[in-house]
Amino acid sequence: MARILITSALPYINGIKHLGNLVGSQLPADLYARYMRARGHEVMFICATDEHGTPAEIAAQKAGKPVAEYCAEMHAVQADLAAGFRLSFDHFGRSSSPQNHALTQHLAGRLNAAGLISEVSEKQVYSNADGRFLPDRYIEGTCPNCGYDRARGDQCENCTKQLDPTDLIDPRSAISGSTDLEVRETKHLFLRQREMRDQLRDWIKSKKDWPILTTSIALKWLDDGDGLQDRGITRDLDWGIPVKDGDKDWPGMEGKVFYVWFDAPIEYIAATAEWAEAQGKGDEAWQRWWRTDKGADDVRYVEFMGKDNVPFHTLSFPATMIGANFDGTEPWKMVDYIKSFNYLNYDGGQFSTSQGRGVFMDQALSILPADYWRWWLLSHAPESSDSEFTWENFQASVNKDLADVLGNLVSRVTKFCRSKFGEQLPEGGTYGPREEKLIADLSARLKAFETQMEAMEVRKSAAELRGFWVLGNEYLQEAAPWSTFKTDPEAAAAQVRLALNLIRVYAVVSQPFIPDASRAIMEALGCDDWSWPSDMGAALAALPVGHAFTTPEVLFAKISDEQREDWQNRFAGTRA
Ligand SMILES: Nc1ncnc2c1ncn2[C@@H]1O[C@H](COP(=O)(O)OP(=O)(O)OP(=O)(O)O)[C@@H](O)[C@H]1O
Ligand SMILES: [Zn+2]
Repeated sequence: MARILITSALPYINGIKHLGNLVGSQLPADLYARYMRARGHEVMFICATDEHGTPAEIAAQKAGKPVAEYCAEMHAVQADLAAGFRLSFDHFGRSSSPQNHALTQHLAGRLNAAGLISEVSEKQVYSNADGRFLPDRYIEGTCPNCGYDRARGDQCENCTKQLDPTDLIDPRSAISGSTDLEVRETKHLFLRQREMRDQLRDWIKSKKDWPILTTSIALKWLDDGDGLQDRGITRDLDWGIPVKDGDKDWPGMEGKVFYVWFDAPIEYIAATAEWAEAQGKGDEAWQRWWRTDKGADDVRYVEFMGKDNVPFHTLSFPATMIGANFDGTEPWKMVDYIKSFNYLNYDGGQFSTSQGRGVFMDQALSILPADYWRWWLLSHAPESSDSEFTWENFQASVNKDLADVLGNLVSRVTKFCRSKFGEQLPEGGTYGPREEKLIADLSARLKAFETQMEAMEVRKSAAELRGFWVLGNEYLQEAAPWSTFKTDPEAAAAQVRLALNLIRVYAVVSQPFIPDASRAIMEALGCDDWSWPSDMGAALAALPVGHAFTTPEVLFAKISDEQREDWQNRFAGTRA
């Protein structure tokens, strides 16, 4: 049994996530966590809301709520939707937790002791009317690159250019609209990442098995142009983790907070500490996942994220972890594998939270159960390139794979058995060459599926699983127990017995993709044996003669053209 630590990129707090966010991080992480648990491994699956930074403050302001209250509410909303999609986190934490405050301050202190923090005087825009500095999105103005007149201090949404607040032409406060602004000096802390370039490069180059998407982004940031730059880790904001040097005050940093990119990945660790507390366990419970001197040396740590998160996870967060161990007394568990994703696009454009474009998690669950979405999203995950959600493709894939292949098999077998033998596994007959061939084919397919799952090849895993289902359909088509029954009822009984057992095997193996359908199948079969079918012959005899079952309801309803058109229209515009 291995120990596997899995983290999903943290969903930002300022709104409900869209299907792109879901398939780019949390959902494939859940698939992997479920699979590894099903194979008997010890899994710790961690996610949390990312709650700091200016977008959270601005969203709270729009909602007319104090930011702490807004974040608490949105965390509950996101937790609820995660449960709706059956995301099986061991803990869904909050980056604003006391644990993350303490750990972020502690790690900053360690980095300072290592000489890896510098103090830099910066010019920042100060609003006299608002009585505060205006970082990032708190300032708007005209983009110097494209002339768009609502560019934000961190980025122009129109041309996507990254900006500094001082770049904007005709700047104004996004809070009050005031143009009574001035540039003032303010001091900030920077993480001296440049210092660590060689160490980071050696570490990344040692990861021979990482996806090209991951290493290419990392090396680009590391070496392109002037190479990796030091990064500011503090901001003049109220909401966030107060800047401290461990548990001591940091002279000159009063009233400042750590910047969101610094504290967000640390929350992976802090969320595990939140988990330990919620379980009534001590520090050793989370440390055995995160400290190689405290039991984590045999942990395999895998991170899941969309491509825009790769730089932080390959450079900044590792720099924090390596730097904090400068004297060898705090060996933190480093990531072993980073599974990154390209983007899922929506019907000819991009998903966008700020523009409300696409299908969002709450809307998706309001029209169809989680399994339908899970199946489509995973089987079309944007791995080697961006992929696109279209309603036509969604309808075709659900109807073909889920309804026609898996759903139809379950329905035909159970109904046929009920009509000819009653709702129990029939006795009589023996397996012949056709059944032996089926068992061999299933074993081979299962091996192929396992190989793809272990490699985290999400689309290929889905394709193998579908192929595994198809084998059952083909068998049933050829064996045709409904014809066999007319001449040789005993042989038909053996075929049906095999097929009912095969349905159980399908439930077990499909569970990481479609957990609700799997549970429905198991309940109908009156079975709670979820053991992995490593010995296919034995697995296909798990349900004995005489075992009772109930014929399940329709597992997957087909999506009609009318439904598809209705949804297509409903979700064509932007969300209010
Ligand atoms: N269209 C997309 N397809 C796949 N993954 C995505 C997509 N958009 C964002 N992600 C990923 O979703 C995860 C959660 O992201 P986060 O909550 O920070 O939203 P975001 O990146 O700001 O996206 P948006 O701006 O659309 O809200 C990240 O790992 C991010 O890389
Ligand atoms: Zn622009």
